[in-house]
Amino acid sequence: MDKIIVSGGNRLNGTVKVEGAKNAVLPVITASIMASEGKTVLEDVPPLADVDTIGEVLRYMDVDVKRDDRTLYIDAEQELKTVTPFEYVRKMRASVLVLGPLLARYGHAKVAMPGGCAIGSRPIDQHLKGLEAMGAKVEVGNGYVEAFASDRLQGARIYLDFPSVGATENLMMAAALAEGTTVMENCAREPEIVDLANFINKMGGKVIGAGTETIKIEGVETLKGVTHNIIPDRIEAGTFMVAGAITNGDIIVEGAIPAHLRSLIAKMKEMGVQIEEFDNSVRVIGTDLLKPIDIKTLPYPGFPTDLQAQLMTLTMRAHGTSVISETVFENRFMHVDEFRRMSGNAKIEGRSAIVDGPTQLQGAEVSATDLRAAASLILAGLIADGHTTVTELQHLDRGYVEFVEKLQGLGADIERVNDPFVMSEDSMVQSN
Ligand SMILES: CC(=O)N[C@H]1[C@@H](OP(=O)(O)OP(=O)(O)OC[C@H]2O[C@@H](n3ccc(=O)[nH]c3=O)[C@H](O)[C@@H]2O)O[C@H](CO)[C@@H](O)[C@@H]1O
Ligand SMILES: C=C(OP(=O)(O)O)C(=O)O
Repeated sequence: MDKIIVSGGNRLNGTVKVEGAKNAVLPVITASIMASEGKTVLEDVPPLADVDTIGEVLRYMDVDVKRDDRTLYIDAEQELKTVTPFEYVRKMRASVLVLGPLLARYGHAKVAMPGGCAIGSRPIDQHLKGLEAMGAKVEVGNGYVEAFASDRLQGARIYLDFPSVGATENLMMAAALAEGTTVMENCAREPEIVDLANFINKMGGKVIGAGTETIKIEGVETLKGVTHNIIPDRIEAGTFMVAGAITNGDIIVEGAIPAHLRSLIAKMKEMGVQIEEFDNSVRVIGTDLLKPIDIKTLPYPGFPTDLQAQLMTLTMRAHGTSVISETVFENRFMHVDEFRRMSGNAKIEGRSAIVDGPTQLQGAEVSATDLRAAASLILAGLIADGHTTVTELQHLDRGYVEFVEKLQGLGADIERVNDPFVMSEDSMVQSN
């Protein structure tokens, strides 16, 4: 297996470019299977392990999927299988996003039930509740969720108990081909939801209000393949912004849309980091004197849980006590124990992590427990004394393209090597 070795101490400098957003491209790819005529062409597709996995899911269902660098060609005009087995959902829970599109197009879908993962239990009850409201009959058993609609799905009024990103996406897709109008309330408002709605509308759909808490979808009879550019990845952008700040560097993150990063920019400025905003990029200038902060993760536009671990590394350099509360996932603090192996002064109290800074981190052997934990351990390695070795890189590869090369381009002392003696802890179990 591969491992990453980081030697701390270099200040980062220069420009780094972000990719298309993982969390936007995955639902857009699953929406493309609703195109019963015409081919879909997606541009700015990040070449990530998760994109390969969703491609395998679609191929299993007889969709024709080809990738040429950052362009993805999808042809779903032919009859498709309406089943996806456990091996795909095991690798990536976003596979469950084929449920809405398949049910809407064929009146049937059978998808392996996603289990829990390192960050929490992650049920899909809100997805299923919405599909039932649209007239689907849903059965859960033997590790699968199977949904039937004897006729077309029917537009409905749906109130989500929590603004779930995945449920908003699955139900928006299902409603796009349903008969009549669907009104969804308490929807997720993430930029990736807006990107999906724009894509569906280009396909011939009628979605209004994406990006607000009420989305209205007027169902249409068919959708067609179109060309679409994926929005930039705000989480990758935010990760590099922290990399610039933590090393007391001066970097430009190209492709960062400041409007998508309001909560991170506000928190970093509160800590004393200088941030200059441009239309399509941000400049981050570090400081020696970071102030502590309190953070609470929340659905967008609140502070994203997907940046919690990365910003926590920055608080370890702050002068004072920071309190970081995680309200979205019940178990998203597994990186804290790894930080402690690096002499980080952090502890968990209930749903909060308390970080006492500043600490001089020490290089150590650490293991990534999930995607963003992987990134945060590498960030910690950038400022630790000596060498930090990070393993379990299959998590990192789900969401970051050429992370090591991009950090090298900014001046970090980092390399990725193959070590035949490193065995993956979870190569045999669910990896997301
Ligand atoms: C591929 C993708 O876009 N992944 C993102 C998406 O995940 P995902 O779509 O899985 O996240 P959700 O917004 O659905 O989940 C948020 C919370 O709601 C709970 N919940 C969700 C659905 C449901 O039916 N019942 C329920 O209880 C979950 O367990 C979790 O505690 O949004 C998360 C929250 O911003 C991000 O961390 C993930 O990076
Ligand atoms: C939790 C994440 O992704 P997923 O929902 O795909 O597991 C993430 O991107 O940080």
